[in-house]
Amino acid sequence: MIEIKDIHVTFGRGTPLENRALRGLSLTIPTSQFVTVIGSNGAGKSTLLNVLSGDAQAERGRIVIEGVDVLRWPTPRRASLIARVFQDPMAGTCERLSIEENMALAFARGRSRGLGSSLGAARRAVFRDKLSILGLGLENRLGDSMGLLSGGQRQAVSLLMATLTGMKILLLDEHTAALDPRTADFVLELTRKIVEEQQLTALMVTHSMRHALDYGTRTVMLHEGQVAFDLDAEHRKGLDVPDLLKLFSKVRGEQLDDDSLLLG
Ligand SMILES: Nc1ncnc2c1ncn2[C@@H]1O[C@H](COP(=O)(O)OP(=O)(O)OP(=O)(O)O)[C@@H](O)[C@H]1O
Repeated sequence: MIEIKDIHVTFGRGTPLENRALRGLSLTIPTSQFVTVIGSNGAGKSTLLNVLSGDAQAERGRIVIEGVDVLRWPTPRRASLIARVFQDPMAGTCERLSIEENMALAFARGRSRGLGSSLGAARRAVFRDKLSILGLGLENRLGDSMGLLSGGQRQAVSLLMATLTGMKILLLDEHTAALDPRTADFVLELTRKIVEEQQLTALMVTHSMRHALDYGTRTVMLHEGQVAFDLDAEHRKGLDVPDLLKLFSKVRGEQLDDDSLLLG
């Protein structure tokens, strides 16, 4: 269970650019729930993920994971609990290292061992096994440098790497936004599979209303640093994109008739 209680994050406090990105946001996410997060630009979606991972500092509030308050834990300590995949396929991997070396680094994350001790025949077999799940033939390209892969291949490997060592929380920050629609669908289905199989607690930020409704079992909309609405499985059932757009418009106080408007 993740309990986010009355979290406040302000950037540039006391400066002309002061920005109250999160304004007393509270959200409780039961273990193994897959939540999609929507909201306009600047609503606070990435900041919510950042404050969970420790990349943004909260000045007030509590973040409790499985009963432990982790708010003052530094990012590396939280990395033993929380995995993350970013929008930019280049962000989660090192292009100059091989697929195997990248996976070895991910394997060592949150552990005290370095890269060297992570390589070896047994581990290589595990990596091959994991990569074969993707169906992209990457299990036969362990020595290829990451930079040779397409954005979609890279994002699929990033997802595998993020979930390699049993972290129980997965944060996805528009992780398919930079991919073409077909590749995005592939990575989203892979996401669904991994979340279900590993029973992860997942938060997926998306600008796509369709994806917000099609994935996970709950959709939360942020607006001006707070939860504007929160649709559980029961309330989400039967809702279509126009219904969600109506709810969205109501919160923003303006008419929206096209999913793409949300990107602007
Ligand atoms: N490191 C930072 N320094 C200063 N301001 C920031 C920083 N990170 C975010 N902000 C500001 O905080 C607000 C919330 O940003 P955030 O990135 O969380 O929004 P978002 O909902 O993810 O938006 P988008 O959909 O555009 O990515 C925005 O006004 C943004 O400009």
